[in-house]
Amino acid sequence: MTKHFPRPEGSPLMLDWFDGHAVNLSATERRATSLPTRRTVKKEWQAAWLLRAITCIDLTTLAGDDTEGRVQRLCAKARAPVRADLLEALGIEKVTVGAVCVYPTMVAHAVKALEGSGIPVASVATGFPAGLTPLPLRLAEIRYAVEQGAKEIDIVITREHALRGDWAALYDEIRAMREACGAAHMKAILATGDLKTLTNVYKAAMVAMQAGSDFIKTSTGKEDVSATLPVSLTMVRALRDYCGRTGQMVGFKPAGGLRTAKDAMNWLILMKEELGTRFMMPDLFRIGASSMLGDIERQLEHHVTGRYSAANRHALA
Ligand SMILES: O=C[C@H](O)COP(=O)(O)O
Repeated sequence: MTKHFPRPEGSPLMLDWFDGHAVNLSATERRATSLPTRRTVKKEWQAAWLLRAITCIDLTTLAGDDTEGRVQRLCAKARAPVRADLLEALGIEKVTVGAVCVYPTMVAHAVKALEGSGIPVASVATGFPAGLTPLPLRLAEIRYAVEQGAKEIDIVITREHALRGDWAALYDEIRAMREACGAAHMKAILATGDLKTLTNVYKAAMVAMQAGSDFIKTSTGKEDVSATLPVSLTMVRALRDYCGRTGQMVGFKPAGGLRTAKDAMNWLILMKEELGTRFMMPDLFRIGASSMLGDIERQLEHHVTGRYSAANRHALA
């Protein structure tokens, strides 16, 4: 990976990138609240948007009682996230999720269950979710997950670095994690619910990108507050600013508490409005979710049934 920006010797980091930067909370909240209402997706495009959302889902299980059997069932769902009859009615041959996301000791089970599917396995690492184990152990955990076959690593940051404003320490930590990931893609979880202010969120996002993250991700799903639209708006604006200054496109992954088809639509709208359609593709956008697929499938069913009813009514008229 060459896209990180080395911290110049003796320099605290490219702090001028955000020095004096403060996120206006009420403006961000106003803009975030208006997002879902300012743009509506036409009915005939809704199924296409939902199918796109499926391709962007990191289908996740991160529970203390995870077993090989649960991971196998999750992987079966990842291969076939929508019922065959619905897909046929929608005129789609195949759709799969973006990735399956598990704990490091479950990676080998997931790799086996997904063999031949082309679906990558993502692993959380670095003492997920708190990230408070010693750095050498956190780096070893990354290397273990990669050896097990993970192609994507979701790391967690030391929140204290951000809370103390020690951005150089945060940069150095994430750089070390980036090195440990090797060829695997790295998603940096900022745990935004712990960062107290949107300004901290913006700065942590900038530092994570400078340190070579392929994605920035909102939450572990274990904080009191997970992905919200204001936090996501702040992060995608950081992405936009970063891209403007460097030409580098970094991905975005909201995660935690996203359960409904409406959530999927809202976050896709956010990406389209702020960054454009290129950022609605799975290589630049993922939704971390353990239980969103059920509602998306229900909405697709409504769509198909509705279309059929209209056709039936027309036939009987
Ligand atoms: O990274 C993904 C999250 O842990 C999933 O959170 P969730 O279980 O609230 O969907």
